[in-house]
Amino acid sequence: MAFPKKKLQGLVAATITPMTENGEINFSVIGQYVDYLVKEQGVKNIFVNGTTGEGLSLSISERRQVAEEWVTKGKNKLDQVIIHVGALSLKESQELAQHAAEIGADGIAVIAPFFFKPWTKDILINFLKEVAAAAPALPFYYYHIPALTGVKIRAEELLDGILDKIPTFQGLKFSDTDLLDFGQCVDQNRQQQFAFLFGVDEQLLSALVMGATGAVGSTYNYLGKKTNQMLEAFERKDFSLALNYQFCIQRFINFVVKLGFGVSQTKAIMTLVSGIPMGPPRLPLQKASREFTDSAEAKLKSLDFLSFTDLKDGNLEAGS
Ligand SMILES: CC(=O)N[C@H](C=O)[C@@H](O)[C@H](O)[C@H](O)CO
Ligand SMILES: CC(=O)C(=O)O
Repeated sequence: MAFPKKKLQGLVAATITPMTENGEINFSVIGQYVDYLVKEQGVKNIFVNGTTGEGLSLSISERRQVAEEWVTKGKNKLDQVIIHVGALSLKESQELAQHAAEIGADGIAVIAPFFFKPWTKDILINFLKEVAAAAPALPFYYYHIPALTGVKIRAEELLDGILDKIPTFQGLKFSDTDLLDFGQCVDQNRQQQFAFLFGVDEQLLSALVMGATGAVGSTYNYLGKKTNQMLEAFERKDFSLALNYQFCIQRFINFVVKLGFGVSQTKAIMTLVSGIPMGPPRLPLQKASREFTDSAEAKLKSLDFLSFTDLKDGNLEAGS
């Protein structure tokens, strides 16, 4: 087993799970969705069955089918397909990890169990290790999202010595705003080839400065192209242009956050921007309101996010 396999880099879209109006998974649009991400957004990596994909609201059988469909439709089109296999039941998590390996996924990610919670780093590591061991040939990513799991063990602490316990550990998906913790993850692991994937889209530029090697997020489904321009500007060391892009993205996210922004709203926005029906979310989430969608649409238009093809750099300077 050669690690690292191929390093996960750049933008990773946290995929939505498309559903029909009856609440069943709408597998029929996944092929189209892959093409949209690659061709319209320039995004070639995906993170399946995570927060945005309502992974924890799907049955195990649905999670297997969704994972399989993305891997199948992404073949020869996507660079990497990472499957989130976290679950409250270690057994289920292991089953999903093994399944991800069988279908040829490129990696697995796991959140901390959040009902019975691990209270120490060692307990969390032991849980993650058991899952990782079920897919010994797959790169393993820890998905740190303390606001949703309630598990606040610092990522920096978790990473300390992690390869001794989890030899397949390949990176961190960091969905938190604590840039001290994130920066120390990078700083203390410079000798490793880990991927440091940031998960707060509106703050990505700050994380790039701290050493993020990529980003996983919901907005890359429809703001991937814009965010890629920010990454390119950063790469060229044109920081003022990169900041313009980040501010432009922030104007949109700030606007929707004030209206109430979550997975339901992401589904509505993606339907609007891509034209691919994402359907309603599953309970306990509630469908986004018509008022939300109308306001989001007006904002997207005013920021010129709805017509990527004739996007002009000059628009970035325009206020909101
Ligand atoms: C909690 C959550 O869903 N976070 C997403 C991924 O980590 C982000 O992509 C956010 O949706 C985004 O940063 C907007 O706040
Ligand atoms: C945003 C993200 O990474 C997720 O949906 O899991």
